Amino acid sequence: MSAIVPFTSQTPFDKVVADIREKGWSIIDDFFSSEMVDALMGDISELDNGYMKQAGVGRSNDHQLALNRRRDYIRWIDPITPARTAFLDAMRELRLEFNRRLFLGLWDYEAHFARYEEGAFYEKHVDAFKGKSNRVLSTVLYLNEAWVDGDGGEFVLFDEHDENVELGRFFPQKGRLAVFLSEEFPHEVLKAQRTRHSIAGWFRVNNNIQNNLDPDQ
Ligand SMILES: O=C(O)CCC(=O)C(=O)O
Ligand SMILES: [Fe+2]
Repeated sequence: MSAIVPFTSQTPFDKVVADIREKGWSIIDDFFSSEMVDALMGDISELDNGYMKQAGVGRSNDHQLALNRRRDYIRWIDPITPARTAFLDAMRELRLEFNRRLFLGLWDYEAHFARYEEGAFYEKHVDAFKGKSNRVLSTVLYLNEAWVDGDGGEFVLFDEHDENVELGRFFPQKGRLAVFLSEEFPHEVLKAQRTRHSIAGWFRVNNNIQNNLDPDQ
């Protein structure tokens, strides 16, 4: 089987880098090849909820199930299928591009599939607290065919200086990529009215304290 090619000749690296430099967030359609996005959708469709876990809030020892705050099922991504391998390779290339052009010093990338069943949501939050996390840049790749008004599940991004000001509301449309600074931008997922699939991920720096590598997840 030949490997899945993640990018196309049109992949707008310049745009995502310029957006992050100029405003700290970016929403781009068709960043990846549709071959890879379709294959990722195939992968997540085959995962049943019993094989995923209910997502929680907080990391490691203060990790809690918080069903009043979020209701998605997640599965961390390892390079165990052609699609997942292509995706992680692509995010490595994107990471190196950010490092080369914005000197972000990003060290690695972690990502999980997420499934929001009908009625699921994720209330307003930031992905990282200043000085408390090694997450620098958040990414979300959406995988849903033909999302329309009334399907709910919009991704809502808020102003970094005023969390009551909406910057935009976006359908979780197949092939759409959101990228934003993890500490700066509050965001939420409105209640989905149908099953909603995505891949959420984080580029991280290495906060290596006393030779202990930051635990992942
Ligand atoms: O799926 C989305 O639109 C955002 C998900 C999110 O905010 C997260 O997993 O931290
Ligand atoms: Fe988030």
